[in-house]
Amino acid sequence: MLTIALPKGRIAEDTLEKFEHAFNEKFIFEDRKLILEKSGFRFLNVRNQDVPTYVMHGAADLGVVGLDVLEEKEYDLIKLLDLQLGKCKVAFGLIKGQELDFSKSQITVATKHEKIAKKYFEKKAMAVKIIKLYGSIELAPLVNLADCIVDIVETGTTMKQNGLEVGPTIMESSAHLIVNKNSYYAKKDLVFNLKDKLEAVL
Ligand SMILES: Nc1ncnc2c1ncn2[C@@H]1O[C@H](COP(=O)(O)OP(=O)(O)OP(=O)(O)O)[C@@H](O)[C@H]1O
Ligand SMILES: O=P(O)(O)OC[C@H]1O[C@H](OP(=O)(O)OP(=O)(O)O)[C@H](O)[C@@H]1O
Repeated sequence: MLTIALPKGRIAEDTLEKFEHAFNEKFIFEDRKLILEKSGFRFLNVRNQDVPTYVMHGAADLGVVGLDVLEEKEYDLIKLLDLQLGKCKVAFGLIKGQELDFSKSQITVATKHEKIAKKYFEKKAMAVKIIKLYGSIELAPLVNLADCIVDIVETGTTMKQNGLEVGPTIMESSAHLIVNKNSYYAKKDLVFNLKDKLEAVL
């Protein structure tokens, strides 16, 4: 049996569709249930940011999560397979017409991706004040909460509709199948069988 933590929402749905193609079985969470057990798999329905935590602590063997979240958590987990879903980038958002002013003594950045933003500025040896937000990040520069934002960009529509421009990209992201080191070795056959089956339907 393999236990797999899935992030509630679109990535979980798209992942279960891949499982359906790979194993010729339908995998659907019933109503408000958080566990789905079928055909040798136990899927857990968890919050996006909690996926690496379940996998790191061994409550799940595997998980599906965006590289952006993995980078934020800094856990030592193995990236097994790029599922090629949830493709996006983590980039700056700036008020239209403005540029990142690297000569400023300190830049205030609003973001959900605190560590990614911090590392970016550390590399440039620049002082940064991070304001941690949990959603609607694009709002922050519009109401002077921050000079700019670091957020997920897919089509760029959210930024555009809120008078922001997409600035420099910090990293590209897509959903990956991840596994903890213990399960990787202890359940190697099951893990690799799953990897091969999923790879065949990507
Ligand atoms: N517009 C988008 N297009 C493509 N991928 C996206 C988009 N927004 C987010 N993602 C990817 O999907 C993942 C989940 O995004 P989602 O917005 O559902 O989570 P969240 O709200 O950050 O999570 P949580 O529920 O833990 O707060 C992100 O970490 C990112 O990798
Ligand atoms: O470039 P786009 O295609 O417009 O997509 C980017 C938007 O998608 C995500 O938001 P989400 O819907 O997850 O909302 P939240 O982060 O504000 O909760 C992200 O935080 C951006 O706001």
